[in-house]
Amino acid sequence: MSELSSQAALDVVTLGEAMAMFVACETGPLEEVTQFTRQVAGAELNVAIGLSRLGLKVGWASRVGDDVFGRFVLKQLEKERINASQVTVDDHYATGFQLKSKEIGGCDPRVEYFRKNSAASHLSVADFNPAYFCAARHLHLSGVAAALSDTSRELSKLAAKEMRKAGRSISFDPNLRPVLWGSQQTMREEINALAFAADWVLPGLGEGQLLTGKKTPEGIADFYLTQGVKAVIIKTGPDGAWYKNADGEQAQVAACKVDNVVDTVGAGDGFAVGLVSAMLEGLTLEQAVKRGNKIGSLAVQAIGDSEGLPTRAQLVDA
Ligand SMILES: O=C(O)C(=O)C[C@H](O)[C@H](O)CO
Repeated sequence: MSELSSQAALDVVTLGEAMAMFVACETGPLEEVTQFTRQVAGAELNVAIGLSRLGLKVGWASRVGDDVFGRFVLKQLEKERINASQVTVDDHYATGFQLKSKEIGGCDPRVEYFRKNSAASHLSVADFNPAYFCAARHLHLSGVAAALSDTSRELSKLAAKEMRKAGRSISFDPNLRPVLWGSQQTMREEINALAFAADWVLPGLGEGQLLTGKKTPEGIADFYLTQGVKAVIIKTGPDGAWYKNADGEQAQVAACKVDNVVDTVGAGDGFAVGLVSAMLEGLTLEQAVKRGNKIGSLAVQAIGDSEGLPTRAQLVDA
């Protein structure tokens, strides 16, 4: 089989950085914690894992180091049945890692990154294989890959441009990581440029306010819709999500009630999994937002950034 035909079955491609993540087993300052469990982290990879668990065929493009963390990430890809043919093992730079605190009562965990100059931060347009990407139905991007480095951002831009030219749909989650950007103004300009190239933009309310300077969900949505985006879905935390599309249809979709939030990280990635999977199945935007809320609510009930993401059977039963 040619390379193109062997890739033609992919539903979704995404790209970004994966890190080994050490999650504290006890509460308290990270410098005092003695026991950690190792998991995998990375916003775009979390989305790839969630979509794959729902039965979609997913490819994830990246670079990992030729080291234990890189081999750990590759094993996770295999376990999650994610196509890794566009993952380069880089023998110059290391795989990044992070530590995450354990919190109780639904507070956001503290995270410390060790990812500067990581293998993934050396992603560049040289990692773009047009046959691989454009054979997929959909591209999912997040602002994390854009924050890693100028060259990784160029790759995101090129992927968006080429997928658009090929008539594929694109989702974009701004996923702001201010600590990875040189300045807030650059972050705003670069993230908005990527958002304008997408069909479905999925900011959190605070992110949307920062990126657009608008206060209300409608103001934020209009900022992107006037640039040709087809739908803007704004995550409003415990209230769920609010959406507006290019036809002017808009609604608030209530959140799913969660009694015990154990780890808030990964909720947005879970939301993206629900939204993107449902849209690709041809469900309505309202149904897609409902599924986004559902999977976001499952994500926060498990420790780890992707551990709570359901299989298709678990989603039906949830
Ligand atoms: O990708 C990152 O920047 C991370 O912090 C890893 C996490 O898995 C991710 O943020 C969750 O969205």
